[in-house]
Amino acid sequence: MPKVLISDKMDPKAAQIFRERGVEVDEITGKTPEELKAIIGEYDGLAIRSSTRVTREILDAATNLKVVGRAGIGVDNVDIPSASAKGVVVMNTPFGNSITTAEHAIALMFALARDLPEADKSTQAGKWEKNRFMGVEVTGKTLGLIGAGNIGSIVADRALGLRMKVIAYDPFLTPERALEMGVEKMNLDDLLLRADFITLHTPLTDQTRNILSAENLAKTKKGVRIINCARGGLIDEAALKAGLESGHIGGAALDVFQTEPAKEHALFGTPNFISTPHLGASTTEAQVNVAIQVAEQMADFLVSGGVTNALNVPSLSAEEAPRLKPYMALAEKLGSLVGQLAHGEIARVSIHSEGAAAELNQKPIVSAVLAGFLRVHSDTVNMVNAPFLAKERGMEVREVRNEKEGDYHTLLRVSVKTDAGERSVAGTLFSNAQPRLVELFGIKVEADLIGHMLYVVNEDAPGFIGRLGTTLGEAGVNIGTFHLGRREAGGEAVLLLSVDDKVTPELIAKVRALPGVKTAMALTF
Ligand SMILES: NC(=O)C1=CN([C@@H]2O[C@H](COP(=O)(O)OP(=O)(O)OC[C@H]3O[C@@H](n4cnc5c(N)ncnc54)[C@H](O)[C@@H]3O)[C@@H](O)[C@H]2O)C=CC1
Ligand SMILES: O=C(O)C(=O)COP(=O)(O)O
Repeated sequence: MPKVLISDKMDPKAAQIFRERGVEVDEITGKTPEELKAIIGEYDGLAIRSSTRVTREILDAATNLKVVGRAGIGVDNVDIPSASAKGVVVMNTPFGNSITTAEHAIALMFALARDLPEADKSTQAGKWEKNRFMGVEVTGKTLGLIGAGNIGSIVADRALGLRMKVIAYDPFLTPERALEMGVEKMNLDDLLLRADFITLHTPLTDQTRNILSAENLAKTKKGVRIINCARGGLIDEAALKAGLESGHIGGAALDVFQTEPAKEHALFGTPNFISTPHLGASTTEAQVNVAIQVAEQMADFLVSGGVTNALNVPSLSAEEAPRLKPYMALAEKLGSLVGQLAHGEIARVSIHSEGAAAELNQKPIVSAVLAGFLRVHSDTVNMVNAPFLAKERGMEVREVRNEKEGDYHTLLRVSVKTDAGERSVAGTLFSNAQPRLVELFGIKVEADLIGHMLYVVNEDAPGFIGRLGTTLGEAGVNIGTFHLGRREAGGEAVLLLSVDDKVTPELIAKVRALPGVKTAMALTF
């Protein structure tokens, strides 16, 4: 009988469903990472919310683990590249708590507009300070949404009902969808300049981390009120405190913090600051939804192999599985690679299959490319919703087959057209099983796309590799594999290195400073 550990507080419906489906379940919450490490080896499944951090160390100790189920949306507490490397499926419940979280953002907006927590405190202290509290109306005010996905859209809908003007910054919001939502799409600088209230609804990714930096906070309208029900790392907390103290920022309400649980924090006690302890998803309705969904998905997977809402594997029928599976892994990796490297508005993604690949069902391959590609910008993408999301975002998806073999007996090529031009990557399968990159932006380079990687483009010159190796060594970074390609001798060269740990922004800055380096980026697979 498969065995699941529920390691964060979850509605009892989850355990009930596991038992009804023939899955043994233990509920042990509040463990330290060391304690979790000591017991995780017993379990086939781990059901979590945001408190449990599923790190590489935990995954290394999880020798029987097959699936991690997140009863909620954000998966930034799960090391997905390490889970993928270990063959552990990671799934979430993309919609079960979105209404509840949107409602919390609206609640915090009102709490800020009328200073409700302070007014409550003063009244219950017997002060009756009627003249101290002077609020603002939200009617007619401008709400700036950063991130207009599932939760952002619901917030927009509720805010429009409150007669607010809603403006949005989201690079993936199409003009058609903005029109449908009744919001005005704009760039971040314009939003910062115009919004009376700003609310954040993006996942935490390398692109969104610190999106409200000190510099961006300084661009906001004086008196702006800021709400964050998404993730702590999106705001520079020290700059937010300084802005509140100077009075430039009129108020801030945080449900999430850079480090959680936030039992002590520099922001506590700052004027016009309100906080809740990551309660965005905490309603009975949302918790019942996500508990039922996560238990059903995990039980399906553990008992019958069905895959739903997985973030790192494609959904698949039993007959097609054996032949298609390695192609889908290749397709996801190529999609993810171009997704991480491409910049600007994406007009078109083309998937070319050559040789043996062209004889297969292309649908799962195309979905796998799109899932890999879009996942860079959203935690909620999976094989099922990726084609729909691509369409919604106005991306043209082109599929080309050529059954004639080229240089390889089987090849997938993924090309992306942006406003900066069209670029492509290609890969093959070694021994019909192992995904392998063979070409990157016109340069022949053979590499495994696995775990944490460093991507460098440099001018091909003697001594460069030694200098790079020394820089990594000095930073204590261990190189796993090293792949090199170049256009021609002395021309542009590409380096792809797999490393044992996450590549930090500090290391990227050091690599970028090396002579001859044109680009350096961290990649994860
Ligand atoms: N406080 C809480 O308890 C909860 C927090 N959350 C957080 O809310 C986040 C959003 O959830 P959903 O709306 O369901 O996700 P979603 O994936 O539907 O929407 C995210 C949106 O952010 C956009 N985005 C991505 N990168 C961006 C960038 N650089 N700049 C601007 N926009 C960008 C995406 O295009 C997408 O439209 C989750 O990732 C999670 O971290 C979710 C549920 C509860
Ligand atoms: O679903 C999410 O992304 C959330 O942040 C909710 O977190 P929680 O399950 O309440 O710990």
